[in-house]
Amino acid sequence: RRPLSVWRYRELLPVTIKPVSLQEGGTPLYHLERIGKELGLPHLYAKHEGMNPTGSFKDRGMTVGVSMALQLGMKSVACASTGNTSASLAAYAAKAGVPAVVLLPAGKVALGKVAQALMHGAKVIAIQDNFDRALELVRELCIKHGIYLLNSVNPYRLEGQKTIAFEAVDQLGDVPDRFVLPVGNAGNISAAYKGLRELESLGFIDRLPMMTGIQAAGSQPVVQAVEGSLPEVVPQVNPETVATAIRIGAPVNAEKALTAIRATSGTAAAVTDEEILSMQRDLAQKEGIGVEPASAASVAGIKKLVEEGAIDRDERIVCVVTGHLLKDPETVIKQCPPPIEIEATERALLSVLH
Ligand SMILES: Cc1ncc(COP(=O)(O)O)c(/C=C/C(=O)C(=O)O)c1O
Repeated sequence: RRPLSVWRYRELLPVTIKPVSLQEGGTPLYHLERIGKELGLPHLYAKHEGMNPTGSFKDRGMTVGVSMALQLGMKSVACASTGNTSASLAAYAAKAGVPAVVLLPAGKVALGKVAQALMHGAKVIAIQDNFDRALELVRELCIKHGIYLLNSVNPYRLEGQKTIAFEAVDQLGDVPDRFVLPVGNAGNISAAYKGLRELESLGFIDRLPMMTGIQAAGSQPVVQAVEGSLPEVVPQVNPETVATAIRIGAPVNAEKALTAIRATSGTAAAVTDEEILSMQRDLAQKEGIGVEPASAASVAGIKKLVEEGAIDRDERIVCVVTGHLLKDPETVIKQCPPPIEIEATERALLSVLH
């Protein structure tokens, strides 16, 4: 019996060389008991992708993407990123022993993620524009200089990320009725859908979950397309949200995400920054699950859909929570609490107990 991990499913992955691996995947699937009870959903689960080696689901895509870079004889790798892709690329490039360059939107990336990219040895370039512009730029430069591009426009990233669906079905012991993900560049929802399609064509499952994409109210091009029944996603020019990981106006995987949602009678919904931060706190304080803001969007989206009467209470729902709390401490606290007098400590302590 192989342990739960990305490479448990190696026969369904394109890599033929020894993979560049940091033992990614095998993340916990938690039953949300308190939040589920509050929402009237007895079968609400969260798959904690913050428990990957660099603290986000990107590691699933990078173990395959960087392995493919070596397999294809590439000598260097690059990406644009809202942070987690760059952190993951840096770590896997270090493991592989190849140089990495990452382009970040200046001032809009959580410090933990930049620390990772820097410490793992990537060349970190901050540009005076948003993620969408950084992605355009890095695509041009990779083509011009023969550097291997590892944003989720690279299909090998999605190959690795599709394993999240394999694991969730293995862990649940059945296919969920609904699979919920936060959506930024829309790679992850597309990858999960591909994995589920593969399970179906291999005969492991006989139905597909309703693919549900959640975006921030200030950055919701996919939601607009779904709600407006548009043929394609119209890029949003100035996306804004405290959930900087999903502050993306022109998702490269937009068409794949629309297919995933429409082919499964799924849906898309937007949640406000307040709803995101409130659910981030609930997950931490009611379930002991620490995630960064964007990750909480998937569960916040379910709360909103319940309030709109769009969810059957007996649905088995898997929400992907995509990144660890430690990635973005600054949205929680700007600096350590100021010291209090020694004499006041006992009173402060007792105030917690009553
Ligand atoms: C915590 C977290 N949650 C959700 C998403 C959205 O996933 P996609 O819809 O597949 O993009 C991201 C994406 C991050 C980047 O796009 C990047 O790091 O450049 C993320 O970091």
